[in-house]
Amino acid sequence: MKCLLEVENIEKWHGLLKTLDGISLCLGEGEILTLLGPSGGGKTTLLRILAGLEAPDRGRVCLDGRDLAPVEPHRRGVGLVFQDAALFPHLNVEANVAFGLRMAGMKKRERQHRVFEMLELVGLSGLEKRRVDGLSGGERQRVALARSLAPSPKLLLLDEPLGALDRNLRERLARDLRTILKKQQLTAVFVTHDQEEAFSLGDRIAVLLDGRLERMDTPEALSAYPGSPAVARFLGEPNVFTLKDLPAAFRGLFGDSSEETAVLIRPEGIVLRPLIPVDGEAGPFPVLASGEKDAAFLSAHVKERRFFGAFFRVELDFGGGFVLTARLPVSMVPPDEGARVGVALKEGMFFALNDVQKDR
Ligand SMILES: Nc1ncnc2c1ncn2[C@@H]1O[C@H](COP(=O)(O)OP(=O)(O)OP(=O)(O)O)[C@@H](O)[C@H]1O
Repeated sequence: MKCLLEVENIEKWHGLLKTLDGISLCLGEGEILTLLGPSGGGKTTLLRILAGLEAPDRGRVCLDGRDLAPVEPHRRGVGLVFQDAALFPHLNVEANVAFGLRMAGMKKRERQHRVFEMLELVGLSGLEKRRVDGLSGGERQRVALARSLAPSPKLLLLDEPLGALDRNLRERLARDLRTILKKQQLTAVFVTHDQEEAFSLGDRIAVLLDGRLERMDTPEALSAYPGSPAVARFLGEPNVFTLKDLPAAFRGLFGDSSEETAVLIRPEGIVLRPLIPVDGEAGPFPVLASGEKDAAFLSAHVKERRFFGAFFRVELDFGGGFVLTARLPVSMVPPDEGARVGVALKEGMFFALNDVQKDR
């Protein structure tokens, strides 16, 4: 793939803190990358470096084959959208959107045409003369987006642009945003700490943890295989263990992996089965549905059971300090807390984690 945006081995220090550590990535034309990571992971710093608002201590950023280091921020062909729309409060919608075009010396008639086109694109036709301080949060972000898109940037950078909006509006704007970016075939980097947003918006997702690019892949690939234990935990996987911490019956499922191998068990891959007495003792029910591993059939206590509306979350205590978190569909009402149950794992829902080759 030809890189429109190429980031090569970026390092950034803030005092004694290494904020970015060897970041390299390549974005193809028209690709949307979401930068996902916890607070303090370095997302904003990387975006600011791409925009030219901060200089890296090492490494370089190229756009369309050109090293951006000597290029001033406003000449980079890069558009920016921030969390607070940062509109000019004394100007109306039209003048806000036209701002960059006027600076670039575009003629009035052409400018007006472009502003109308952009407002139509973001769904704000008819609001040209409105004062921006009378707009809702969502409308303000649409104006900010139109303003950034108007000068036809090669690259659009968005830093948590939906962060200040309520959940419903946020989801709708995220969907619209993807449609708009795709319509314009724009290359974009979108910073968020919201997983759903990152997965629904990005063609690829880059996970930034402690200044390192831990993983970069498509949403589907990242979800199917998080790669490292750190990424799996960040994505909210509750059952990440070292093989030696598992009960022997589970350990056998991972073949001859080393004791130190990190493993993941999907909460939705855990099945509860009734226990029936065998020879006067409580033993596992012997018949399993196809696709369930009998080698991993153990019994556990229901330690905690919580209903979340769309599913049950059940903590299963196997003794010896080993606890698994299961996620059960509402159709499978789990036993009460304190009850003893049989536990099986579905095929394909547990695997070893390794640091995968980072796909850049
Ligand atoms: N100008 C600065 N001076 C000192 N430290 C800084 C500066 N800018 C960033 N940092 C530090 O660098 C680290 C990464 O910050 P950054 O804002 O890039 O993270 P982030 O992933 O965007 O976080 P958030 O989601 O909270 O915005 C943090 O520890 C932050 O305190």
